[in-house]
Amino acid sequence: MVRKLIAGNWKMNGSVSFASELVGGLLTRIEQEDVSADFVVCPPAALLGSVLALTKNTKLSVGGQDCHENVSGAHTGDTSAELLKNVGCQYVLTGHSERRTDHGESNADVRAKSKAALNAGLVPIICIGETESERVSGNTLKVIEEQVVQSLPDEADPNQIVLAYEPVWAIGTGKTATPDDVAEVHNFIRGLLVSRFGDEPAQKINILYGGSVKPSNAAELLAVSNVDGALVGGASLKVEDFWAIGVR
Ligand SMILES: O=C[C@H](O)COP(=O)(O)O
Repeated sequence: MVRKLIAGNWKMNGSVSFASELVGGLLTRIEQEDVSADFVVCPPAALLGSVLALTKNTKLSVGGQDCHENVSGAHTGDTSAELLKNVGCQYVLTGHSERRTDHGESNADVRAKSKAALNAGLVPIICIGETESERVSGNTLKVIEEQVVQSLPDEADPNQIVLAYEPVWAIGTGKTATPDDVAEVHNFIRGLLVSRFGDEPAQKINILYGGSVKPSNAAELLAVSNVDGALVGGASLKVEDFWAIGVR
């Protein structure tokens, strides 16, 4: 079993003072407690400098929320994985459903971005998950298989990738998948990874669950087989809630 990873995706929220307060609160707790999980925060790009300055030489890792597939060039408004690495990030989210929806990102785009992350020395947290209509029509596992097969780059190294299963209908809605639903999909994903990488390497890959994770449901979700952590949105914006999700 791998060490659990608790990732906080701030999405398009926060400010310099918010970052200082939230990161300060997390660092105080990380320094005082014997923590059994790793924590990473993914602030919006404009706050990366502030957060990286606050977390330098600490146990709190930082990730970007997206990266461009190219190393550099004429791509106004985008950020390369190389630059994220250069400023001190260790992780980057790729293929979050909000990127897939808001920016039309396909599995092929996610694959290219994840490849760029790996080439830059970042760990991509590759997000997958079915929509409500895909679940209702019984296509959840088919969609998950397509996303895993098509979003993972050929270069994927089992020591350097994280997967995050986020049912789209559970994101920011307060609805959570049942432990049985989560177990079914996470076991299925593990099976796909075993087929691809072999049993031992595949067991080293953290598979996170995301979608309305909060302190009241975290223990139950994190106890599910093959759930190796959480990708947290709303609840990662409050120190006490984010901390309570990862520390028990
Ligand atoms: O990246 C995080 C997920 O989209 C989950 O967001 P949420 O915890 O607000 O549902």
